[in-house]
Amino acid sequence: MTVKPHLPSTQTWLADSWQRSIGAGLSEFQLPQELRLDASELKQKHEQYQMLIALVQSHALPLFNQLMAHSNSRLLLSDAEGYVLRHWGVSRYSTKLADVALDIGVNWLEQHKGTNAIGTALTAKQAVSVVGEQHFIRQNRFMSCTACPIFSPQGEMLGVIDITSEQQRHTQQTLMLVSSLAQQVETALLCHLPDSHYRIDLAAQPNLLSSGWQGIVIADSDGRIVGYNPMAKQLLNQAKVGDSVEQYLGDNWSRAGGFNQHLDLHLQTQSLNIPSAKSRVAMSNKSLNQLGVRFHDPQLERAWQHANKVITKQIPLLVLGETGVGKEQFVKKLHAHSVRRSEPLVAVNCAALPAELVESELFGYQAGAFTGANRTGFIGKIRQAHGGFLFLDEIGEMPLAAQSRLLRVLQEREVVPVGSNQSFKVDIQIIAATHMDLEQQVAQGLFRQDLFYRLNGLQVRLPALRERQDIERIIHKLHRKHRIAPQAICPELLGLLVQHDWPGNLRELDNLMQVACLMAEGDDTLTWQHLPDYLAQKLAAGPLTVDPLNTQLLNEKQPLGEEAKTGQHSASHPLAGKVTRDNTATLPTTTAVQSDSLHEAIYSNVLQAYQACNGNVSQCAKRLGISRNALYRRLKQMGLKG
Ligand SMILES: Nc1ncnc2c1ncn2[C@@H]1O[C@H](COP(=O)(O)OP(=O)(O)OP(=O)(O)O)[C@@H](O)[C@H]1O
Repeated sequence: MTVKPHLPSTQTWLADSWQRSIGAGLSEFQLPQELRLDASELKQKHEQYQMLIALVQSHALPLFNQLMAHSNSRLLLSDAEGYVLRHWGVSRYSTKLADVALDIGVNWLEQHKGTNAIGTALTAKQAVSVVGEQHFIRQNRFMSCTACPIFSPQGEMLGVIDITSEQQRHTQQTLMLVSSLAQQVETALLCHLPDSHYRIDLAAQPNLLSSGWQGIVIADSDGRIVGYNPMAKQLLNQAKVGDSVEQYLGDNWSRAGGFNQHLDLHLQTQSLNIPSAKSRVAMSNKSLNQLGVRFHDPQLERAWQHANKVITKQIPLLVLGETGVGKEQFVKKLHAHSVRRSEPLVAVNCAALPAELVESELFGYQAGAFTGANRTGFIGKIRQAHGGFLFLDEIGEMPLAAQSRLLRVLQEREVVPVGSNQSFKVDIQIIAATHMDLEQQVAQGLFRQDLFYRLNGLQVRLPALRERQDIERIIHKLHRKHRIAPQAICPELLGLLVQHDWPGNLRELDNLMQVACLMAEGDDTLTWQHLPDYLAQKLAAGPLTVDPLNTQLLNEKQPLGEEAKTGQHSASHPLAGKVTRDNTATLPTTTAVQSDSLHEAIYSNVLQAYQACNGNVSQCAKRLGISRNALYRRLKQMGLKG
């Protein structure tokens, strides 16, 4: 007999969380299977979060010990994926927590553990207390937990800090305490920003200056703002990273203490040069990278380091790489870690813009500039990006007419909206990306040479997945992301996945893992049997086995059907001829597809999906399992898009 859980009715967030727990297929009367990191995965996590753990230990643990040392409580830290990284406090209580697996390396996301403070705070992105009976799983109801997310200065959620106590009602005070612990850690992270030299505390009352609730601005040695907390943002109103502190606080801001009459604020400035500015900056660069961005491939790391050097200097950056290597994600990270992070990142998909709209989208237009124009006019993407980043994705697809006008913007840093003769100055960092060979496009007269040189301030190429030294690590990472319960990957399968050529790169691997993990639900090991047929066939047989549906597997630079004629991917398949009969016997039969039928099958599949989705490109791309960009290219080749 199924017993219907009694949904808590008083608090919406709690009722929502219980609903999610039920939706995840959990039962309140059954301890769920735990998702636990193995020793090497845990070691990697500890390395990655070394700095966060150290800052919790130095900035949150002392206050916790002071206030909670004699209670049956523990302080826990989890990462943003819900894995417990460390815990501190009474050890007797730790044994009891281990019984319900509130233990290092165990995942406490709601989907695995039902309503609980760590998982619910991560989902709600806010501080929550889950007291006794409010836990979804009955066995967890002996404890009361309060958790608060920790955000990086770039606004990324890094993890959750949590106090868990036995048989103790957590009150509003506990919630305040945990929020304050998270705030202490966030302030420490702020002080570790690269180039930080001064810390300026701001408050309306002098006694608030050291309250933990003051505004904090971090500045470099030239007095430029490198970061601030939300309270400082509120107090200084328009302040931006990169602005000079003097602009807001006058020329006396670097004195140890003072009062700004204009803003009615008390100030306290201190120098952050401990132990030595140079080594600290080097340390903080490294450590902050470890928190948010860390690459385990030398080529990618080099691209990251080089890109970061030009990103502050208004030198245009050109990001190259095959489809699905993560160019867009890379640009998002660059923005999030740049001095322009509090300004917009405006992305323009040049492949998706109809030729006749490119100019008005980019440059904007005046009211009534053309038939169908919005009555109020449009500011345009370039001016929207003022102060921040303009990301021109798929730049190789931009029509020639728009290329000329873009060139003018890049040269003069001015925009003239369509139908207007007024020009507007813009301050933008331009980043363009493409999977195409732009030099070849230039040689063929499809891309303006002068624009190419303008965009090509610095070129970075992101490696294809098959070239990456960390491919095995990525396979494990994506398996961890999608697996539903603890599960290993069969070593033979892992070996084959590592050697596969991955023409769709990270996107293809991510999609594959998602599907394979669903197929493998309930199994201890991910094996061949869980792979979609097209991949199992490719891995087993190599040559000329392409699933027509998986159009992204085709070489994007060739017209449809070309690679089937040349056998380009498969001829170089590392596994060709290496698979034994025993292996192939367990696999679906291989279908060698002739180029003509392949050609037709692709056309027909794309067309069918496009029609079924009523021409909705996003839905259709999702249905086909390919990117929107890849679909746009296909539709263009098929004459279905301009
Ligand atoms: N660092 C990463 N780790 C895991 N998966 C990633 C990573 N970066 C990207 N991906 C996966 O790859 C997909 C494609 O990423 P992204 O859109 O950045 O690639 P792209 O190179 O811009 O592709 P395209 O050229 O087709 O526009 C993402 O949606 C995600 O599933």
